[in-house]
Amino acid sequence: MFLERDVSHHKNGGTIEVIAGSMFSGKTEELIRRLRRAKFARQKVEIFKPVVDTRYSLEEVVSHDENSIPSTPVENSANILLLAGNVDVVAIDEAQFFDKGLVDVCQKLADMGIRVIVAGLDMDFKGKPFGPMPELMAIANYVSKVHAICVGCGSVAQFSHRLVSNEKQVLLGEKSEYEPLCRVCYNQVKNQ
Ligand SMILES: Nc1ncnc2c1ncn2[C@@H]1O[C@H](COP(=O)(O)OP(=O)(O)O)[C@@H](O)[C@H]1O
Ligand SMILES: Cc1cn([C@H]2C[C@H](O)[C@@H](COP(=O)(O)O)O2)c(=O)[nH]c1=O
Ligand SMILES: [Zn+2]
Repeated sequence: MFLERDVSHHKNGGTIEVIAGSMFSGKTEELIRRLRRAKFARQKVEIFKPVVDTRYSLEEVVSHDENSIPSTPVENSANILLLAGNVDVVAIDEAQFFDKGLVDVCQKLADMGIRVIVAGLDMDFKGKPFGPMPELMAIANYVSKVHAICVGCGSVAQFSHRLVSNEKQVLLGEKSEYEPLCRVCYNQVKNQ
């Protein structure tokens, strides 16, 4: 389990943490867990998500188990810099839907001494890197890769298999549109 920064960090130093994985892997729950702990530590927290993510709620980050935390929906990454004034922690959910400018935004926030926590899908339904996630993982201080359980065989899943016929990279959805699969089960359904 991820534990907060240790004493070796510079007291004014910002950090970038990335939580990456497939759908249903617990990214949002882990993000909410870290934010609740930051609030216990009396840290000022701001949470952002892309406006395109209208799946459960317009103004909340919501997990598949319906845990939720208030958030600000933003059109693009530049708006995060404008809105993140005087905070200790900036959190960003569904980071895969943001533009590539999110990488610079996170660097700037960390340079300002802010703890930045980013959660998102590392791969799309084709198994290809998704949006700014690969670069964010490269520049992060800490990367946590989380996993779902494969609905095919019960082992650890890292792929989000799309169950409906649609080739667009962005297609909001839930259990009727996607299922988490391990590499073996994913390759099996792809080769059918
Ligand atoms: N196949 C699965 N593997 C793991 N968790 C699942 C699965 N299907 C449903 N869940 C539920 O999804 C929750 C994780 O939801 P969430 O944090 O929103 O994930 P993510 O943000 O990664 O999509 C789990 O705690 C579990 O209750
Ligand atoms: C794989 C994949 C997913 N999406 C969408 C589907 C959901 O609305 C979100 C992921 O949400 P989660 O919190 O990680 O469960 O992304 C997509 O648009 N394209 C894809 O390839
Ligand atoms: Zn499997």
